[in-house]
Amino acid sequence: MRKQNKKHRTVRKHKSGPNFTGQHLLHHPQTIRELINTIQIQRSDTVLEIGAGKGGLTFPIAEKAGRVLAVEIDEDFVKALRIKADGHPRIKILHGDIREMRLPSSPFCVIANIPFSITTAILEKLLGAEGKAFQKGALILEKGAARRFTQRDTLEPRLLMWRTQFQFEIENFIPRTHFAPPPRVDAAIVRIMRRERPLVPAKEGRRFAAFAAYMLREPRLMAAHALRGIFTPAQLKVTLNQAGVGREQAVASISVEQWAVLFLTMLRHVAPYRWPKG
Ligand SMILES: C[S@@+](CC[C@H](N)C(=O)[O-])C[C@H]1O[C@@H](n2cnc3c(N)ncnc32)[C@H](O)[C@@H]1O
Repeated sequence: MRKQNKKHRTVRKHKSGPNFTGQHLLHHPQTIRELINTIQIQRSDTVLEIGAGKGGLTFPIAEKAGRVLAVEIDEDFVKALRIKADGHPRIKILHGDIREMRLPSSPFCVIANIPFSITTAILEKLLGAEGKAFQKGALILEKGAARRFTQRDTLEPRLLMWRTQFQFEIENFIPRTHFAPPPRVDAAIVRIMRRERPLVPAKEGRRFAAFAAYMLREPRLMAAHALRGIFTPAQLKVTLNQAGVGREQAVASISVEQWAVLFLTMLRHVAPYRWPKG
């Protein structure tokens, strides 16, 4: 009997807790406009909205975009959205979990106030192999996550790999009071743009991440020391020079552009058996 009660409580808490799906609806018109204007949307664009909620962003996005694919997991929200968007020529409501849905295969943008609890899963999906057709996005992230994604120096090989393909920038910060109910922390609008020319070919992403992980195993190490196991002394001198990296520069402070030059030089001049393996 006690066990049953406990189970019942757990389920109720999960189902009825206000934010198990991060339902912090944006109710501040100026912020909604700012979010949408963060990326230039044309009538020719398809916009994926992740977590449409009650449609607070969906309809304003549809005023600019050619097509809005509004994904929502909550059945009640979906029912209400389908009624509101009934007959709308540019809005398609998709019921489901974004993590289990297939992303569009032709070019698309993302504008979304995402559920913070699955930020990593969403970004992995958009920025990884699945998101080949993802071009640009304006996403609301938790302030801390936004800072982590945009600060120049990072110790995360995967984030460095993403940065070889995309540029991340904070557009603005949003006080928590602009959401209902307010989340625990403030948020930020992050602009994500696919680079016209990736710094590293996308197909080399894994190899690049393995290289970065190897180098970042001791982030305070001097670059010349960290690279010793890969390059010969002669190669090292030329490579550091080409990348504009100082011999004594800490690995943690290497810029993404410098990372790319170091990596591409390794591919070109170093025998594959010396490349760090993932
Ligand atoms: C932060 S709210 C944003 C709602 C609305 N776009 C707004 O700004 O007012 C996040 C929305 O994502 C939905 N959601 C949560 N997890 C989801 C998932 N895995 N797939 C799709 N939608 C999800 C929630 O139900 C919620 O409506």
